[in-house]
Amino acid sequence: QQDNLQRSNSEPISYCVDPNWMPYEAIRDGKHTGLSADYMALISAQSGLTFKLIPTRSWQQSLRFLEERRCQFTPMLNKTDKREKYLTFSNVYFRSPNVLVSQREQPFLQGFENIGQRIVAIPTEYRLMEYVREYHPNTNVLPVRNEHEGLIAVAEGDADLFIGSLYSVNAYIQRQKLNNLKISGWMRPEDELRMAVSTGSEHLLPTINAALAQIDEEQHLQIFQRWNNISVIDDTNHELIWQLGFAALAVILLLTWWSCMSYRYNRKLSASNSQLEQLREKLEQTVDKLEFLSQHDPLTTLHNRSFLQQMMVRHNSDQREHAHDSDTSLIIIDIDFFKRINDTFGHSAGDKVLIEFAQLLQEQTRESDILARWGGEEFVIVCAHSNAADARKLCERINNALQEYKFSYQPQLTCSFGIAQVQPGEPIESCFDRADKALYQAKKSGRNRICSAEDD
Ligand SMILES: Nc1nc2c(ncn2[C@@H]2O[C@H](COP(=O)(O)OP(=O)(O)OP(=O)(O)O)[C@@H](O)[C@H]2O)c(=O)[nH]1
Repeated sequence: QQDNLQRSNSEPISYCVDPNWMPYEAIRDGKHTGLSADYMALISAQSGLTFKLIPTRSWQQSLRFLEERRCQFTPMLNKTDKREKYLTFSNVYFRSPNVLVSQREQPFLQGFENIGQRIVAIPTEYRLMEYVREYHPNTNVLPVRNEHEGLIAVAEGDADLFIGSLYSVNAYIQRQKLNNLKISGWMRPEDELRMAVSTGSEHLLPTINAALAQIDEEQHLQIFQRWNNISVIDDTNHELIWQLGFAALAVILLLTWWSCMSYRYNRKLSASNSQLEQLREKLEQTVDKLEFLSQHDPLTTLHNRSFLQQMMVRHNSDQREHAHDSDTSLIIIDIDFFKRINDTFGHSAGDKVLIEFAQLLQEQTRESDILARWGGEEFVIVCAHSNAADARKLCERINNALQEYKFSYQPQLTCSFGIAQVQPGEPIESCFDRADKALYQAKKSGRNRICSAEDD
């Protein structure tokens, strides 16, 4: 055995690794790297053993090379019955949990027992394949060539689950940016990783075990920390956060836009409202004006002929309803020789005199009297609660005032008056005709006088 050891010390020991199983081991640019490379460096330093890498394309090829003794040694693998036929294993020097990997939507799985009919991707020639075949033979297994292929199968939905070693699975997920995958459960058995020598090289094992035994806790920790990548697995659904962020931003923008629009709309609305209010006021004023114009003479502002006629209609119906109504008398007043004023001083001078005359009449009549301009220089007074004698008194009062009044252009004016009292049951138009006749009488008999239809 000592000879053998010496021989092995002088000749490098050929070895194979899994070329693609980071962080445990891999071949990168033709060189062995990963956890197992660090452990082999320690073994070499402590035992004096030297190693020579035989590069392979896959773990399957590495196992075949070991079986065919083209490799004497492999630094990191699990012990299985099948492998024991051509390999002798060292003591366990590294333990690592196995995990179930699924898409993010999958629920958390308590263990392998809960996977049900889900399709599970497992690399062939991995110890896990032997384990599942033996202990869970009814599992829907999708054999894949390596961890990478298995994880892609889950990411693309060809398999529901993948079983693999925590550290390597984590490394793949990060490196390949398989962000829709998550670790969804733990899986027994955990990996118990050992070194192994192929048949014919068993003599190396005591030296290897002795060297492994000398690796202290701190060295284990250093190697583990160097290759550990666990902290990076991030369960945060960034896509969802971005989506929620954009949705929130959209809502904020929408609300801002909405409040801007409401503010603008409200301003427009209040501007429109005040415009509308102004229009309404103008309209009311116009309606009032129109109403006033429809019932008043624009020159003298006394009631006009139309108003008087409406009043007459109302008076007739009132009288029908209230037969024993009190007395009403009509007075028609006509300015004497008014034409002369127009002819002498012009039409606007005549207008001014008409305005002054209307003012005088207003001053002499009572609130209950209705004073109207019938047309031209002719005026009508409807005297409520007045008989012909009362009406005459009013005419005399007006006459007296006329004598006192100094008109523009022609200081002195005279008028002729026609009076008639509404007889019981008499339509007011008929009374108006009688008053008109009385006026005609006054004109005919020389003007500047009061004639009453009731005197006849
Ligand atoms: N300035 C002015 N003149 C008016 C208005 N309406 C009618 N007249 C004038 O009044 C005059 C009335 O003339 P006449 O009917 O002959 O009556 P008069 O001159 O007063 O004579 P007698 O009534 O017979 O005393 C006419 O010249 C009309 O043109 C008015 O609104 N303004």
